[in-house]
Amino acid sequence: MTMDTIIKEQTIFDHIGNKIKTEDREIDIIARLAEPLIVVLGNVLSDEECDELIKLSKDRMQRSKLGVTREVNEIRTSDSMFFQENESEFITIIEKRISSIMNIPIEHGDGLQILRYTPGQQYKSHFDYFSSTSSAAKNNRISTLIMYLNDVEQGGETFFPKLNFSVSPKKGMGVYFEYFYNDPSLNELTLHGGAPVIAGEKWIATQWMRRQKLRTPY
Ligand SMILES: O=C(O)CCC(=O)C(=O)O
Ligand SMILES: [Fe+2]
Repeated sequence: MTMDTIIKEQTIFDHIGNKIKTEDREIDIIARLAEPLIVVLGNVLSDEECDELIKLSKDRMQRSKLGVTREVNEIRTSDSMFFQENESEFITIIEKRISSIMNIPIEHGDGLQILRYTPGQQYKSHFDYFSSTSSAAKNNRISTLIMYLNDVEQGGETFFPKLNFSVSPKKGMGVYFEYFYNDPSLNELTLHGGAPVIAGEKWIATQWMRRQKLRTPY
């Protein structure tokens, strides 16, 4: 091996080619950035599934609270709610699909979160993993899948400021990224946020995965 040999770090996401075949759906791999791995996905959810997720969460939305202290904070101005794990057959179907895409058992997941942004609302740049000083870092997050539940008239991109990269929301599509690298500088490149919505509403579902299980299997 020469000094300038570049060895890519192992990734959690192991899908090759342009499709992910899950038990009940074929997901399209539309674009990927290699390191840190960011994958843009199409056909993650059907229009009907997007509508159903919005409908089920609509009456349960609360002003978003952040992190372990659950404080209302200006960093994230959206409204949000969590589904209980295995809350319904419908949620279980979605969770199984997410687990296949993310290549992690669903027991490692925080409950599926729904976020709603109205014009002016945003989620400023942040990391999805907890800082090493936080007690939650003992079983830290390692990967994220964001799914877009509607088309946003204007604004609301998911942006990665250190990579000069952004993804525009499109109903049924998603963006996956992971931050389980040995090299901390790679994890730090996954800094990201939700740009302010300019017109219309933005609805997303986010799944975060942890290094270890958080719950017992169904
Ligand atoms: O709204 C977005 O596009 C980003 C959401 C996000 O960063 C998260 O849910 O962790
Ligand atoms: Fe995030």
